[in-house]
Amino acid sequence: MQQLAVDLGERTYPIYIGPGLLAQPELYERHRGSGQILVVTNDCVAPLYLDRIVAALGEPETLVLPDGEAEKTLARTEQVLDRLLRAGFGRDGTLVALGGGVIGDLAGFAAAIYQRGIDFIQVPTTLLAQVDSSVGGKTGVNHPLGKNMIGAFHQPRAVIADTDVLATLPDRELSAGLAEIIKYGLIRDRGFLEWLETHMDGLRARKPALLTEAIARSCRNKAEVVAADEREGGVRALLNLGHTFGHAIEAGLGYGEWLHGEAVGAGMCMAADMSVRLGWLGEDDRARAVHLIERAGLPTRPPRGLTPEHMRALMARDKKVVAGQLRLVLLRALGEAVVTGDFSPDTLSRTLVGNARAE
Ligand SMILES: NC(=O)c1ccc[n+]([C@@H]2O[C@H](COP(=O)([O-])OP(=O)(O)OC[C@H]3O[C@@H](n4cnc5c(N)ncnc54)[C@H](O)[C@@H]3O)[C@@H](O)[C@H]2O)c1
Ligand SMILES: O=C(O)C(=O)C[C@@H](O)[C@H](O)[C@H](O)COP(=O)(O)O
Ligand SMILES: [Zn+2]
Repeated sequence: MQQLAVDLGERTYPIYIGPGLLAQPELYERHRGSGQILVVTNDCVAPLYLDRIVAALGEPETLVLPDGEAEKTLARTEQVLDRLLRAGFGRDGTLVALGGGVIGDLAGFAAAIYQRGIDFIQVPTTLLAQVDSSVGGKTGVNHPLGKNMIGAFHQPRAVIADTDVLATLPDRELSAGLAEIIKYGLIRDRGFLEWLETHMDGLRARKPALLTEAIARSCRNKAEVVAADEREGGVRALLNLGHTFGHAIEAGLGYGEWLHGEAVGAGMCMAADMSVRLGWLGEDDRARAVHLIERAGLPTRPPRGLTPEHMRALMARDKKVVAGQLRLVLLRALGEAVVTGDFSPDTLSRTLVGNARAE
């Protein structure tokens, strides 16, 4: 087992990574509150893993929600809150999120607002959740008009990433996780980017040692950024590379048609393209980034049917907008990103039009 930490003073918490962790009672025992436990999961993950976690936790309450990004809503959050209330949970209760990023974000948000905040433990079961969403305390849900528009910062007490569960993950979901992994290389870790170029085929073949190394290196990157800027006053915004484009794709398609990681893959290609248009990134480096994203099995352009005008309107609601000005994460070099509003509307338009697929 590997153990890392997200260093946040009194709220510092561990990330455990390794095989078989889901079923280890002592990990939960170490980090749970003294009261009741509710495990929140979905109807895809429950038949696969709920019994193991129930056995490890004794007799927790369980709640199985419907699967899917379209279910990451306030209404489903209310369902979790109802359950906590009806079961008589107090502030000493603990919520355990068993699933991918959708369950982690939603259950984490319920934990953030129930009685103004109770403890929660992240048990991420997708590659994406193990490398990104379970770490850092961004919790929340979608709104039809924008991605993750309702939420709170609320850090988990621990992250328990059992690498065995990746065996049942569909290939498409594995690729989605690779998008966020590549992101760390592009924004701040060129050595990792080169390692990914060497090992992409082995990662897609799910070689266990490679997956574990990719998860640990990703979590280390994320933990460092979060420790430096927990509430996204500055450097944390770099974790949004490709996301302003990507979130517009997800919202524009009505959530769920494209996976978050797929939208981020295409979005990172668009960010690289715009960086070239601004003269900040060399064409060779852009092509190198796009090639790696393609090798990960991800789209490199937005979907048909989303016009540049529609994308632009959705992007205008991004949470990084300040005083009406859109800011984007762009690349100065491979391994070096900046958040900037220093571009003309025309450059953005040309990027959107240049990347649009013919109908
Ligand atoms: N909070 C953050 O910092 C953060 C970071 C990145 C992404 N996100 C959010 O995370 C979400 C995407 O997460 P995701 O990619 O994990 O999607 P997801 O939660 O929808 O999971 C993907 C699919 O895999 C299934 N699944 C989960 N574990 C499985 C397993 N072990 N075997 C087989 N199937 C399994 C799920 O039921 C689902 O159908 C988005 O809503 C995104 O906005 C949040
Ligand atoms: O942790 C962060 O910070 C991130 O931005 C990680 C992203 O991968 C993630 O998709 C996050 O949910 C995006 O947050 P948002 O604030 O842009 O909605
Ligand atoms: Zn993301």
